Amino acid sequence: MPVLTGAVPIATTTLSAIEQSKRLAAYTAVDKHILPEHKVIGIGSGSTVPYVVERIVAQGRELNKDRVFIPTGFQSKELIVMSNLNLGDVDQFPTIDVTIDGADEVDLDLNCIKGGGACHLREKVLAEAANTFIVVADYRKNAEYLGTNFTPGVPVEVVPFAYAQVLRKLRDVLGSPNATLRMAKAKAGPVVTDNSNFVIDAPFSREIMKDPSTILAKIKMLTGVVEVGLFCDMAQAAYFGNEDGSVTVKRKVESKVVEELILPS
Ligand SMILES: O=C(CO)[C@H](O)[C@H](O)COP(=O)(O)O
Repeated sequence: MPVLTGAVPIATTTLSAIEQSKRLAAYTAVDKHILPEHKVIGIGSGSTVPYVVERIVAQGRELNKDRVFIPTGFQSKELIVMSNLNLGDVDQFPTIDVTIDGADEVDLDLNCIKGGGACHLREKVLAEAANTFIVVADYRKNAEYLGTNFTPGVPVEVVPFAYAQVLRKLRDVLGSPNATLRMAKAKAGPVVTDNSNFVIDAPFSREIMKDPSTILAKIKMLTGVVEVGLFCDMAQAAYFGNEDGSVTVKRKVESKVVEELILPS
């Protein structure tokens, strides 16, 4: 694996090691991929993405005044607005220069589980709309196979009317006996997405998760499923902040994934 120097030096603050790793990944990815010529930028969801926005804001008003930022949901919309960046929508800008988003887990081939924050429908739309889709995460998300460290399962967004039927099919037909409807934490009842749908979390065996595209296609065919939190063959690169201040970069080069380590400078 090639080893490079020059990971963004970040002052040690009171942030936990995991938060520092997220920030490192986000800052490094912004520095490499959000370039002056990029005018339409997709902003993902989760706890790593605020560091993405922080680094973009640090590029300065001059660069950002002509840019439009497209959110993947309520959280990123608020982030964009609160950061005084220009808010846009994917219907106005169906082609995005770069989308940067977090992930719940990323495998050796850059396939991802997403949807831990129930935003995966809009996240997938913005990933597909982007010329370049970049993932940022801390070291815990860097895995050989999906489902290794992220165990709740594959997030499946489903229309409420169909949830019981989809749950039954996931359990009895597709091989996820422990699939469950995601329940809200501070509200009685299920999580309701930004699109007014429910989410089912469906854990699958290692054997099934070794081939995420196949199970993605099968889940997507169930009537009532709106989107599946498996992003197969979509990311061009993933940046993982490590505990020691280095950044592991996995990127696609001619359809192969190559890995580099950027050491702190
Ligand atoms: O897919 C997502 C939300 O639906 C997030 O990107 C994913 O959950 C990662 O979040 P975090 O950056 O907090 O680890």
